[in-house]
Amino acid sequence: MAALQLSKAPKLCIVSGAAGWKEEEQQLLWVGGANVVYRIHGADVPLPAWLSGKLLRLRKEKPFVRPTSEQLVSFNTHFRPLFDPSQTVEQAQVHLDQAVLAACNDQLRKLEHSGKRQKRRDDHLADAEHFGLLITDMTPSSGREFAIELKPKWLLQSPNAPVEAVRCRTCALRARRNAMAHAEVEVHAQQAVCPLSLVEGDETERRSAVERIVRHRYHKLEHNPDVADRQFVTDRLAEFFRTEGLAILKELRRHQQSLDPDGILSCAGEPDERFLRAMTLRDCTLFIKIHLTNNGLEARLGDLDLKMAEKGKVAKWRKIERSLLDEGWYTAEDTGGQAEVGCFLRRKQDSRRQRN
Ligand SMILES: O=P(O)(O)O[C@@H]1[C@@H](OP(=O)(O)O)[C@H](OP(=O)(O)O)[C@H](O)[C@H](OP(=O)(O)O)[C@H]1OP(=O)(O)O
Ligand SMILES: Nc1ncnc2c1ncn2[C@@H]1O[C@H](COP(=O)(O)OP(=O)(O)OP(=O)(O)O)[C@@H](O)[C@H]1O
Repeated sequence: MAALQLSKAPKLCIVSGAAGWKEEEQQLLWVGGANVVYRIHGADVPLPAWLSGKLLRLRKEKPFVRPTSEQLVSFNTHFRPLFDPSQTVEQAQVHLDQAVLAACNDQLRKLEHSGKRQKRRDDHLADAEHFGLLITDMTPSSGREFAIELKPKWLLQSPNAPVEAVRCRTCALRARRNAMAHAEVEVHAQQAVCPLSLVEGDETERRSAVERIVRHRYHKLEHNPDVADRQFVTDRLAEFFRTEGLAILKELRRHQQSLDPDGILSCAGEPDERFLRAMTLRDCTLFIKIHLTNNGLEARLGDLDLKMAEKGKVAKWRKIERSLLDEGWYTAEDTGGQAEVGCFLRRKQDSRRQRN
């Protein structure tokens, strides 16, 4: 992930109810569609314990972004109880001085005027917001840490897919998008890891998925990474997906299944909150931080912001599922029923056929 380096960050003043607070320097890390994420740096003094290892996430002024305290309640109600606390990006609310928001908005504006931020020109933080979220910092804290973000996506087949499917939901949608995007096919294929490989595959299957993830991650790095480090990362990640990582994915899969056992096409009206939770869990991020010298690894699920049914989302989900079915993407009609070997479903069927 690219960190925007700002030579002059505005001073940030966070007022914590209990501890009281003083001025700190902050650095813009990411401007997303819904939030802006900041790194917090101590100006002259080291950061206090409650701020160290944390990022600050501030919400934008958008009709589809909920107030911060609602976001926190939603996380605590819908997602925090599903996993061990060590497995999710923690969220804690901090009170913000209005001067903080003003300074941050000022910084965003300056960034736009400098031409460094072309996208989302009119976006700004919500002025009426009094809170921000402190979240576990999953970015590498030193040159000896290596970070990977991956989206596990659909860890089991869509409940609406036909029994004769040779592509899983994620691979079917990817195949459709690749076919639509023609020129981008190779890029998509490079990034493609079938989610089922990690959660259902044997050792060899998982290893090759891990190699693909690492290859893609290294491909995106600007510097030339050490070959030994790359080997280390691959081995450590493979071990992770054999142990704790596999446990996290299985838990995620279990919730995806129980929260939406029937699929969007079996639901006539508006889907309930359980379905929205399932869709959130099908789009969350697994942040992984690997220490290159002491074998340490920290992994947490993030982006657990409950999806909203507004903005035509439900219609979009229905439409996607319908087109995957009707246009034959699950059954690979585009390739005469022979899905590319990338999808674990296809490989599973091939080996079953060979055994019989
Ligand atoms: O439709 P999908 O499965 O590709 O997922 C979308 C994501 O695409 P990707 O993970 O890159 O394939 C997509 O990710 P990107 O923006 O492509 O990074 C969003 O997360 C989108 O959710 P929302 O509309 O922002 O709430 C995601 O949309 P939904 O989860 O709401 O369908
Ligand atoms: N806890 C974290 N540790 C490290 N990086 C993070 C963390 N949370 C978010 N990020 C980075 O910041 C980006 C944006 O964060 P977030 O998903 O909260 O914002 P968003 O506005 O919802 O993003 P989007 O543009 O996907 O809508 C993430 O994609 C990730 O790269």
